[in-house]
Amino acid sequence: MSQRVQKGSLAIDTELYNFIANEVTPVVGIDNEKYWQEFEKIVKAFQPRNKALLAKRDEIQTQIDDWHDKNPASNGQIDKAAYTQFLKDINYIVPEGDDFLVETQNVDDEIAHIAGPQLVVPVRNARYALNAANARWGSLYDALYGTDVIDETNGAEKGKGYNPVRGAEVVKYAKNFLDANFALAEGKYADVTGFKVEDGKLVILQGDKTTSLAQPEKFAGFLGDAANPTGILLKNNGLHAEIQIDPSSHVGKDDPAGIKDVLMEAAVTTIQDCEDSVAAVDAEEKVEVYRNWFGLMKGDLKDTFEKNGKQTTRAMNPDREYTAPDGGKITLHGRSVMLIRNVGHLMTNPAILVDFEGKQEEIYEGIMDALITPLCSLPDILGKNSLSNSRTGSMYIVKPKMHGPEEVQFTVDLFSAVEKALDLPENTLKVGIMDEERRTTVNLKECIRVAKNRVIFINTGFMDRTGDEMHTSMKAGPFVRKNDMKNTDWLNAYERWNVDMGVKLGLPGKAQIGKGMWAKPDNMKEMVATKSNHPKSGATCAWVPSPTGATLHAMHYHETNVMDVLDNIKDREPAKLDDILTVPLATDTNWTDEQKTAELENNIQGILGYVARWVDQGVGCSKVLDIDDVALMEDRATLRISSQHVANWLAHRVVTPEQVDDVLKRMAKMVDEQSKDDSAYIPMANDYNTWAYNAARDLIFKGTVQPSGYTEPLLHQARLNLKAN
Ligand SMILES: CC(=O)SCCNC(=O)CCNC(=O)[C@H](O)C(C)(C)COP(=O)(O)OP(=O)(O)OC[C@H]1O[C@@H](n2cnc3c(N)ncnc32)[C@H](O)[C@@H]1OP(=O)(O)O
Ligand SMILES: O=CC(=O)O
Ligand SMILES: [Mg+2]
Repeated sequence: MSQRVQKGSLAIDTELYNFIANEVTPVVGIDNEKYWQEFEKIVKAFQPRNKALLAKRDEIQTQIDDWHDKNPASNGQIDKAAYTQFLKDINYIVPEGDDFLVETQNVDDEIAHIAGPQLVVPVRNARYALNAANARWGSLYDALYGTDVIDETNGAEKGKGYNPVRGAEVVKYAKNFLDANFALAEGKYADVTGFKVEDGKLVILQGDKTTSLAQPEKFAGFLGDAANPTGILLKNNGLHAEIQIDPSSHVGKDDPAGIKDVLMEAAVTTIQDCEDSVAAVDAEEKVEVYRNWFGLMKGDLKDTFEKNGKQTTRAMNPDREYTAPDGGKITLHGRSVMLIRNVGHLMTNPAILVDFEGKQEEIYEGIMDALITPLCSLPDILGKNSLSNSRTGSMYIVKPKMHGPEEVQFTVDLFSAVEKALDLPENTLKVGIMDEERRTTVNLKECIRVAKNRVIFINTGFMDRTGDEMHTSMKAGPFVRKNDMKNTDWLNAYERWNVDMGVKLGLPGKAQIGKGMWAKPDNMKEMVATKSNHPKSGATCAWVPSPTGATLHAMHYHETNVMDVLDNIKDREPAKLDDILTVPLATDTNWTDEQKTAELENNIQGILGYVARWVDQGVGCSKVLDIDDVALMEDRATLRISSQHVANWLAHRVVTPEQVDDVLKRMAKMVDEQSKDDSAYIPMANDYNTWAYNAARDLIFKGTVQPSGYTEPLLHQARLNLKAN
């Protein structure tokens, strides 16, 4: 039983209370007693509203389930016209109002004007969170050398020490990138022997000849002496890249121009995540989340850890200073502009209890995040920190998993109440709307209208969206196989619809239009070959799972000028609601036994591998091998997809409970085997009765009755049980 401090009708876990009373309120200059009074008022006002919104979700789901029961699909087809009318009748699809433009003010350029990679990181992990904050700038040479972008063939293997053959391939690749995006008036970067700056212009030496940039305006500044610079700053499509020169370095000494690296402006923005990638089930774990965010907002977060046998302390990087071509000074932001993703409306958390009508209940975690994360942001909002995040006095909160305009309205009202409580100007707290639930997609325009003074992004979280697609239409019939989902009509229409809507409502210049995660963190060659589709489709940012991913994905924003793409999108035929409402039912369900087993194995291996680390170790995002040994990023959203998929095939008798149990047991053995080097891992196959194993099984067998198919209720309960025991 945790100790609690009573403040009015709130019973606050001591660990959380002490964190706020001792570490936060005195530093941000807020009266602690007053803070808790305001806190209580807001909980009292918003807790019942939150509950009612969740009840409405259930009510709608029941109506949709009933409709499917009464209107069975035939060969995977439903009567679309009748279905659409029904969704309108029950106000699942609300009437669309007049056109309008968003009016968000005081948005940093990184969000409003610069297209580039968006990194996501679990904020509970200080080491990773700091790395992400610093991932604004990343070494292209390291990103290429360390990943599969450069093949490990013909002597270019990674090996133990530095392999000069691989190094040469890296240099070739990077210089090709420079040739493509910062072309020389004559010749190639491979021929360059030096650089100098004369009369504010970049002079590029090639032996005894000189040349310039084909587009001289791409020269943005330099480091060191004009006659012998150590860095050349370039700029293209709003993004910088710095050619680093040091002929004494181990790479530079073999380069004719002494080039040792190309430093890329990479993660322009980063989402510090409390949601899909995080496990935080009680006060102890939520305090870790809040403390890290507070440290990031003060600019003094540090973490000490052992790496390669050495103690290392990581802190936030300073800004970067250069000499401008005209001799003036340029300061560039040294860190990614950070957004924080609060949790959605669903979960409650035992960290704070409140009395309602004589009964104590847990407060909604989303309300708690909305009250505590802005408190922790005050040093940045008020400009009282050593290293700033927003230079426009804004705080960027990404709000996940909202269902439709009413739920966005709830968020907007909550933020407004928090601003009043913290004495902040109206609309300081901006909102990023995750377009990841179907009721938000089909009502996207009305969702944005509700937040038109606060919205700073709309982002297609296609993973949760796929999970919601399945849960919403669970009763309609068996779905296509999981990997076929990405080629379905609804998904393609949803991605286009989001961009169309963003352009129509004037987001470019005020807010991001974002696209989803690259979920194969080790397959960077494939990412480099394909993720250019995001900027090409009009995304001003798209998610990457690591700083290396950000550095490599940045190349795509040099190749494509997203602002030009968005300009062209204005005139295209918009995506159709009718396509979005195409339920991804299988038209041919005659899968072979091998296909069914492969589908189950693929889903269940991911479920077990992820849930084991979540429940037993509190790790909210993991790399888990799939059955083809590809490491996949697994998080709560991918878990939602996998568990809902198996639940759907079970519900429609494509597979039997016995088959599922058999695969669960076999996969548990496999995951145990794959995890044998992890000393904190608790094996599942000894008795098939661990908290994690049972949670994984429940996610499937109770999948049809989980709210919206979410995984959090069962995950949280299992971890709380484990901690209590
Ligand atoms: C559906 C959605 O919501 S998607 C959004 C949620 N998902 C995410 O946020 C994904 C975030 N990414 C991650 O958590 C991790 O990259 C994982 C779990 C996928 C892989 O982690 P690992 O197996 O530890 O990665 P790996 O061993 O390859 O690399 C570790 C190094 O990369 C760094 N790193 C990896 N991911 C990140 C990240 N997202 N941000 C910052 N640094 C990172 C680590 O700091 C570490 O470097 P260090 O030793 O210098 O500290
Ligand atoms: O949050 C992102 C998603 O895809 O879900
Ligand atoms: Mg999500």
